[in-house]
Amino acid sequence: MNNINYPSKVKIVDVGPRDGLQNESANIALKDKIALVENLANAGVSMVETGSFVSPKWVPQMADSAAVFSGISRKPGVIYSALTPNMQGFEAAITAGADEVAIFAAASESFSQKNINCSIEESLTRFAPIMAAAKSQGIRVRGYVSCVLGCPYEGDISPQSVLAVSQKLLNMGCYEVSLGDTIGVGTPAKTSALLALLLSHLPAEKLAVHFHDTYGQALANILAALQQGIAVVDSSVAGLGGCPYAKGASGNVASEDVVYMLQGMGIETGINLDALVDAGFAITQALGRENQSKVARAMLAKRS
Ligand SMILES: CC(C)(COP(=O)([O-])OP(=O)([O-])OC[C@H]1O[C@@H](n2cnc3c(N)ncnc32)[C@H](O)[C@@H]1OP(=O)([O-])[O-])[C@@H](O)C(=O)NCCC(=O)NCCSC(=O)C[C@@](C)(O)CC(=O)[O-]
Repeated sequence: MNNINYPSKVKIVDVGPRDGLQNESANIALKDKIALVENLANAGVSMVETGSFVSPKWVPQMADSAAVFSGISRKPGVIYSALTPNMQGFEAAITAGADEVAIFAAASESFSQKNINCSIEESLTRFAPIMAAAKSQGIRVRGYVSCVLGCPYEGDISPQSVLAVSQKLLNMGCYEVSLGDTIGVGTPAKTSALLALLLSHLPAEKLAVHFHDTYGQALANILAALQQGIAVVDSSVAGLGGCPYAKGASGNVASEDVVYMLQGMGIETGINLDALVDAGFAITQALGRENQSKVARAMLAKRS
């Protein structure tokens, strides 16, 4: 692949059970949520974002996250993580058995208000006790920054604001910051420009990318990120999802599509693509949804 140094291994964080399912309005049976998490782990996904401990009034679909955590059979070595917006969420997540938590901030003031009902600065203040409690309990904390390439309310977002929030999250003790293109408006050129700025201040090992595929740019953006040494990619099996506070945002990039691309580039993920396709098939059947992964659709068509 010319002279570009791609990472030899990429870690996939499957956020389907959380980011994927949080936007579904219909009731999803607990057993289907549990099966999704277990199927992903059995397919070789080493980190599964299993649920979130947020206000059930804000995101009703995640209200049974504790039951999901207690219902799953755990696979050794797999990290089952949870999203937590405040101490109440952190305590509930740890009680439920989350291995890791994620705090989530935004690079857009308007999105922060709509998503978590406070300013960016207030959200960081709210996260401080989580960081302290996590440290004392030996729990790793991941950070998210939403709207890194555009905001549904403000449009363009300055890369400097993304840098500022990312630096603050890392300085607070997050081991990694996942950069969310919440509404999927980014292009490879914008992705490369953002990463060039971030990487002039932060090591690639501290960054992950999290693309939604609303405009069909996600795989191209991931390639651009790999070219800059990013080796952690968030994705959602079957391309499930959307964000309740980002109207029109489609799902995350499909995990199957990412794994297929990485396999084709000789990059290791530890994931069995056939088993991943099975996991996506099972949840889309349960939801009565079309599978958003082109790779899954092609492989399923070939099988039949
Ligand atoms: C942050 C709050 C709670 C503030 O919401 P608030 O209304 O300002 O909070 P509050 O402290 O005033 O509490 C209001 C009520 O919520 C309860 N409450 C308070 N906290 C919790 C909790 N942790 N768990 C359960 N219940 C909770 C609390 O007990 C109270 O209950 P009441 O007295 O009215 O019965 C709310 O705005 C919220 O839950 N927001 C979450 C929104 C969310 O989950 N969004 C989707 C995830 S972000 C995302 O998808 C983007 C990402 C990460 O994927 C990356 C990307 O793509 O960009």
